[in-house]
Amino acid sequence: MLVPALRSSAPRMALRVPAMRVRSMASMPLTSAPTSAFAKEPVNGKYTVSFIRGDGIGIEISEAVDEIYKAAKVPIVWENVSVAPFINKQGKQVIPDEAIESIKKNTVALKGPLATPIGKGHVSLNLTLRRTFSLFANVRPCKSLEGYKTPYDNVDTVLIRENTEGEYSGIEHEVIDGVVQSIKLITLEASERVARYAFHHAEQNGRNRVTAVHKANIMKMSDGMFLHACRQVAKEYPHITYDEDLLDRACLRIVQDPSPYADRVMVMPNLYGDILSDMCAGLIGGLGLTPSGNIGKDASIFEAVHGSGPDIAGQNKANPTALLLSSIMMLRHMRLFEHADKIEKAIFKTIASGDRTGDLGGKLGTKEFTAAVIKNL
Ligand SMILES: NC(=O)C1=CN([C@@H]2O[C@H](COP(=O)(O)OP(=O)(O)OC[C@H]3O[C@@H](n4cnc5c(N)ncnc54)[C@H](O)[C@@H]3O)[C@@H](O)[C@H]2O)C=CC1
Ligand SMILES: O=C(O)CCC(=O)C(=O)O
Ligand SMILES: [Mg+2]
Repeated sequence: MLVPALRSSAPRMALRVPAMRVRSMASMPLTSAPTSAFAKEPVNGKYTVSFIRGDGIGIEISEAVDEIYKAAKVPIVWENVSVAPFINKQGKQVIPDEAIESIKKNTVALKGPLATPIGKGHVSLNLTLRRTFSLFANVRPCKSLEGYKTPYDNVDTVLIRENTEGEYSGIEHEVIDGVVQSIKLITLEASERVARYAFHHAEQNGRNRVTAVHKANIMKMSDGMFLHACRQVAKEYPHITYDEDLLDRACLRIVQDPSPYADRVMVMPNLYGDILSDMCAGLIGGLGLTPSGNIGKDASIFEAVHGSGPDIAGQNKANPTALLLSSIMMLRHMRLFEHADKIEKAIFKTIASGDRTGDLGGKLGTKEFTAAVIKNL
């Protein structure tokens, strides 16, 4: 098939797109292992972790992490790095080498939210980081907080999102005036890698079911291949129940009653996980509460689910809990369990006591909430 007159990010020539020929799926090999780098050995008892403080509310919530970590005497030295993009000599948009080298060296990073211009401008730096370090699994847990009442008391979902391709591939062309094509790229390798990680995560965390969330009724080949990978990996985990659910139906079921989802891990292509994770956050009190980890084989980057909160940035209104809980996922990943438990307990105690930021109906600003957590350490 010939795609004529490609514009924008696509090369200015007609592209020959081969007729899609997928090998018999049943014969495709499955490879990669669910490993991920933990952290380098500490030097003089301290670990060095890269810290990208981010944009907008990123600055304020990163400061909260900084202060609470100092007060809790966490043995971490932050290596602050910027990922502000620039155009290199070849005219390509890149992020600074220092940031890449720092994360490569330390293997663990904490990241505040990074803003992405809408409709034009630079590509998402969040996406760039995930791709640069092959952070193939985005783990997004969402659990009701004791002491903070919402219409749902029993949310305990774990969502694992394929993190490097899918609808987030950013391959777009203007075919002719008024006709734009956006390509959802799904590979067996990435699907299988995230599927294996999902089963591994379920096994490690006492969850006895993996549910693949998809739209293979509509995207028969792409989501079909994703499901194929999940089904193949499921055979390696006979003690874990495997099932599948359509994305729209899963959304309906979760908002009607999230409690059945506490037994499982959901795994899905990129965009579905992006949307479903914000939806799950809404069940427990909003984006101020939900953490995530971008897991790779050679590095992992922990960040909140939320963005840069431009509507509240610089106003001492942001809830630092989501980034703090992301940092707690990071501490557990680094096997710093005692510090993780201590800080987590202090955060939950603070929220349960009624000392809360505005997003949870409280009166405290970011700084005052941070001070309250420190008091509860
Ligand atoms: N991983 C990342 O760095 C992400 C970056 N983004 C980027 O962030 C920018 C803003 O995106 P939005 O759609 O506005 O989403 P957003 O997540 O920044 O904000 C959505 C709503 O939630 C509120 N909110 C978010 N975090 C909060 C917190 N910690 N405490 C209290 N309220 C909080 C905001 O005030 C806003 O009303 C965009 O450029 C987007 O591309 C969005 C999501 C993730
Ligand atoms: O990269 C972005 O700007 C948005 C990313 C996002 O929404 C997410 O990772 O949940
Ligand atoms: Mg999102």
